[in-house]
Amino acid sequence: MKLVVDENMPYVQPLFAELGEIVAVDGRHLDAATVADADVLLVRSVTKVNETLLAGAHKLKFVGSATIGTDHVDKAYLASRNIPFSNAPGCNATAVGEYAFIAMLELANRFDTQLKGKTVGIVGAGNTGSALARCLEAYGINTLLCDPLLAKAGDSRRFVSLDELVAGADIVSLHVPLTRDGEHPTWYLFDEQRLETLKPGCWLLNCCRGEVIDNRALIRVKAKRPDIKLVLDVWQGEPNPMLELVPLVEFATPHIAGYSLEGKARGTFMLYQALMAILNRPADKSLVALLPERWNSRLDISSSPDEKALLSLCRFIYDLRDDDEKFRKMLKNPTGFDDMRKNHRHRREFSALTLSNVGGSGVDWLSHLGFSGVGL
Ligand SMILES: NC(=O)C1=CN([C@@H]2O[C@H](COP(=O)(O)OP(=O)(O)OC[C@H]3O[C@@H](n4cnc5c(N)ncnc54)[C@H](O)[C@@H]3O)[C@@H](O)[C@H]2O)C=CC1
Ligand SMILES: O=C(O)C(=O)[C@H](O)COP(=O)(O)O
Repeated sequence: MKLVVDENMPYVQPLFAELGEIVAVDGRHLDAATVADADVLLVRSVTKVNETLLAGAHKLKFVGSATIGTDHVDKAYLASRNIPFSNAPGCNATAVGEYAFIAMLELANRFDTQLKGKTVGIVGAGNTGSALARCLEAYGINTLLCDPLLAKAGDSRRFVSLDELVAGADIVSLHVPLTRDGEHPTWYLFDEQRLETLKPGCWLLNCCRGEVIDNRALIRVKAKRPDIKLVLDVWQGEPNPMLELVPLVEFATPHIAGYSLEGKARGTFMLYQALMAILNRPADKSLVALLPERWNSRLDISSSPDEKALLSLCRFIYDLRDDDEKFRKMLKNPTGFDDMRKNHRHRREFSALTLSNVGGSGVDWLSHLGFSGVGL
């Protein structure tokens, strides 16, 4: 069996080697010839999976994407060929939620204000939006959720319309799939008109797909509205973001919000489970056995941290400033965006750090935030 696999997928050898020959490829530039005799194709978000790529791949038994998003996959085409497809819903949701939470703490620190007391609007309340909401609620932040599809499906949480969210939120964080069709398409959901209605001093974060914001309009609006502060992990036209947009952004990263070690590992592992089910073979390997141990040193805290101390704790896990600095330098190189993603040193999730409360009580919220705890 020949498995064509994106070279940026960790743990492929231990999970798939028993099935046959693994051919690791640069997913951005994968061509039809390389997949022509493949039995299995495992991709990430940078590979367009469509008829152009697969028309000659007659042996294909399975396509998997180790991602949450599926906008790069022509699922109707795969269905028309009866090729089973799986993605990895939720695999890196914790990573995205923690990234957005940390970014908000960083913004508060940079502008000498407090995250505490602000209202955060979350557009899209699925896996990543809910992961962010959990962090925010653990820290006592008021959230507004907009998700017309979940509202219609009977989700019991309280939802508001997008207009209400934008009118009421000091911070807006985007967590929707990229869609062009249906009742609630998200392509340019934040167009010029919508961007202009953001509250004075609003912070806008995009960790989902670049094209959910009209980036050209964002440049125009930002010129008129310097009060708006931006965090962008995703960009229209990746891997070539509009270079004039980058200096307007407070924290800029190359689509790595979901790049925790755990998140990437879960993505590969979910495809392993899906493929084994299709091949009718036991999926007897363990994800926990693949991952490195949690950090074995624990951090003692004597009292509930204030916001500055919380930011320090978060920076211990992930210092967003480092990636932002690297990104701005890397962009000078034409392949910088993808190079930085390829060589990214995956961060751990909050749960990798064990906190111990040596002083008193009142720190339970840190375990709700995601940290592992001893006596919290
Ligand atoms: N920056 C990164 O590294 C990552 C980006 N993503 C992106 O984030 C997207 C969301 O991920 P998840 O939360 O896990 O997906 P999900 O499918 O669990 O949740 C998305 C939610 O958005 C809602 N939605 C759809 N259209 C909407 C609209 N017009 N307005 C409001 N809500 C709408 C859906 O009902 C759904 O509940 C993915 O599709 C992917 O494109 C995901 C993981 C990592
Ligand atoms: O899961 C998703 O959806 C994502 O956006 C991924 O985290 C993006 O990572 P790559 O698949 O491009 O490595």
